[in-house]
Amino acid sequence: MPSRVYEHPFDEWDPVTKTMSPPPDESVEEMEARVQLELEARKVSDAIDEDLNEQRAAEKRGPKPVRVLLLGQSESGKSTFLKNFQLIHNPKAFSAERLSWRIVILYNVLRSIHIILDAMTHPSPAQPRSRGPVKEGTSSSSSPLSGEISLPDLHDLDPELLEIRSRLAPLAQVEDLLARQLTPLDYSEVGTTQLAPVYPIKQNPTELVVNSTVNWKQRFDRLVGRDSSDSERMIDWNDPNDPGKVIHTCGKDMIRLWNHPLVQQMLEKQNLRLEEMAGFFLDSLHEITADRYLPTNDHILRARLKTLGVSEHRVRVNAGSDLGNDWRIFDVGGHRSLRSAWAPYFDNMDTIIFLAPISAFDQVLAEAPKVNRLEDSVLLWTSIAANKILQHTDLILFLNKCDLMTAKLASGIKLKDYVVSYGNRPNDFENITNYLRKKFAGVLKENSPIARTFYCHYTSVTDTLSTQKVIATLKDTVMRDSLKHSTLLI
Ligand SMILES: Nc1nc2c(ncn2[C@@H]2O[C@H](COP(=O)(O)OP(=O)(O)OP(=O)(O)O)[C@@H](O)[C@H]2O)c(=O)[nH]1
Ligand SMILES: [Mg+2]
Repeated sequence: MPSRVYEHPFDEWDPVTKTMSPPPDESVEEMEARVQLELEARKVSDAIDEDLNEQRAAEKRGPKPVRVLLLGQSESGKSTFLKNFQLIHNPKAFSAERLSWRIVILYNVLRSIHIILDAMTHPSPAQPRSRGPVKEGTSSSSSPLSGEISLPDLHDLDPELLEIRSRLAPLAQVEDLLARQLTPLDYSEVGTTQLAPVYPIKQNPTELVVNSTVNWKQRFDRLVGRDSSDSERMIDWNDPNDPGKVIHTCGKDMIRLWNHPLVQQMLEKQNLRLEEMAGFFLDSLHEITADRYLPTNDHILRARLKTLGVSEHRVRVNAGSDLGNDWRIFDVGGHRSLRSAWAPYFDNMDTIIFLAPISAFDQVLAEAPKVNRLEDSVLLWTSIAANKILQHTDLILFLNKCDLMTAKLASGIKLKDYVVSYGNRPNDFENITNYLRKKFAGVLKENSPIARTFYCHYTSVTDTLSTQKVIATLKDTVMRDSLKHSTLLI
């Protein structure tokens, strides 16, 4: 059957048609094969169109889905909140992803070990906290630091550490393999988490990212040779390519390294607070390096995988009635370079949940080492509040990472050293969170094009119990507002 190319002589001037045209010397067999392929492609395309039409028709018939957009800077807890939401509303699907998260957790561990070994090899001088925003774990190794190095060259001094270090060398291959296979090819993280290589490999341990345009979980499944829709019992523990094997073998040395007094001393002197880093698991090494390790729900919630792009997640929510059962949650990447991708999703959202990690008041952005993270959250909140397209969208603020905030204040870190306007008010959780709450409320009031209600929750989204309560309140708020909007639209 001749294609449309030959029916319309003018088409040959069209560059698209020209590129799509068959080669002039195409044989009859080639032509038949091509036409067959085109027919099959058309069938697939028609089936997709049909599905989409059906979906749209179903959406028109049924109650309107609730659309929620998660916003906030990188590491604010957006994806973690989504995970917790899925755990609460669809625990089966959450469990089906356990094997995929296992790989991420193993990578998170390798990254922390890498940072320790790197700090041993290239010690950096400490930065006193009182001189302004201190470095964040992920960005610290990339920021050039000045000053005298007063540390002893630990690996030269301590033969035990030297031995441990050489026994941990095989971890390099595993880390390299995971990083190369799991980081999208077109992704470069300039100036963020690049660390100097510590092992004899060329690969830098950049953060793992999840790209919304690829099904990362399937990529992990291919790595472990399994389909994660199988239950976790289906894992092949004898698979020689399973990265857990090497990690188990190196487990004792990893634990020795992390608990070594000289290492702790060195990290403290360099002000490398690994505990504050996203994806910190070194205190759980016993469990994670155990043979046949499978992550607990808590581990999955603490796993760190940076988001790229925007992804839509459908969750069935038991809202007590048909209305509002179907939630569409949109998760975005919060890194500065990814924020321009948010705007196209502003239309047609019922609610925005904005996460501000308040414990980050003494940290800087990984991508902009001069920008305080709390300040960045306030500026971001200001621009969201002032956005005209969003003027009818409800904003719900999560002052997140309250657990880390409590721990930080208990360790003696003072807000006034970073937020001068806090002055001499008491440095306790209640006073500080009240202050921050008022600050964000004031920004909303001053910047909203039209008056809005200020909804605010103190959250620790890694904690399932407290998040469950927040979600219950959230459902009421979102449902009420969604109803209000649909009434307004009628
Ligand atoms: N302790 C504690 N950790 C948290 C909390 N919220 C998030 N985290 C951890 O912080 C890290 C970053 O969280 P994510 O949810 O990946 O952050 P995100 O906002 O999605 O970041 P991007 O994808 O880069 O935009 C993860 O390791 C989480 O487990 C919290 O309330 N408390
Ligand atoms: Mg994310």
